Amino acid sequence: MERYRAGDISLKDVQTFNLDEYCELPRSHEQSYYRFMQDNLFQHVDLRPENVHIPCTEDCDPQIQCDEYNRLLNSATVDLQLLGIGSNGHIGFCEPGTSFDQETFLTTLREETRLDNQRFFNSLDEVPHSAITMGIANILRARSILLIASGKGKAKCIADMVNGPITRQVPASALRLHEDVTVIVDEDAASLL
Ligand SMILES: N[C@@H]1[C@@H](O)[C@H](O)[C@@H](COP(=O)(O)O)O[C@@H]1O
Repeated sequence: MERYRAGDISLKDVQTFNLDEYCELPRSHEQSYYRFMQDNLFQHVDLRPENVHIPCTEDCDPQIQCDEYNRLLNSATVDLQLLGIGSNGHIGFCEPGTSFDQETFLTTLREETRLDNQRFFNSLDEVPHSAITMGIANILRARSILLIASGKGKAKCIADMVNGPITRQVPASALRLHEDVTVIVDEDAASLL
């Protein structure tokens, strides 16, 4: 942001694709990723609205949205895919068991994911049960991937991702099939490596 504010860089020719979006929340909800992106990035920079892509889960047929989002994604080249990791090893909202060939899809959130994300809501009841997410196949097509994790709660999944078997039970382990992945962890998240 400092370089943007100084006028050194412009985002007017950048396209963005969000990784995932909750179902069951309107875009105006403060925990929708749409709202998060607007509040924290889009409204502060010169990105053109037509270059911003976020799965739509409001008042629409999820399957049609998945297909449309997937088509858009496949028509672009993603230079940098930014990821976090769920404590159960998910990436995006691709939960354990997701095929590495999976493309954009409507996913059901695991209970542990809903519990992890409960901290952003008033109660567990308010946490959505489903989401539209890029699939692992979409994620692996990016030219470079950057994964960021912090805190003790991520120590096991980071160790599983790096040193465990490459298995659909640990979706993040699929990243070892990609040739350009950077992982940034704090000491707590790295503590089981
Ligand atoms: N859908 C997101 C994931 O994409 C993200 O990886 C995870 C961890 O996020 P954080 O790094 O904030 O704990 O949270 C959610 O489940």
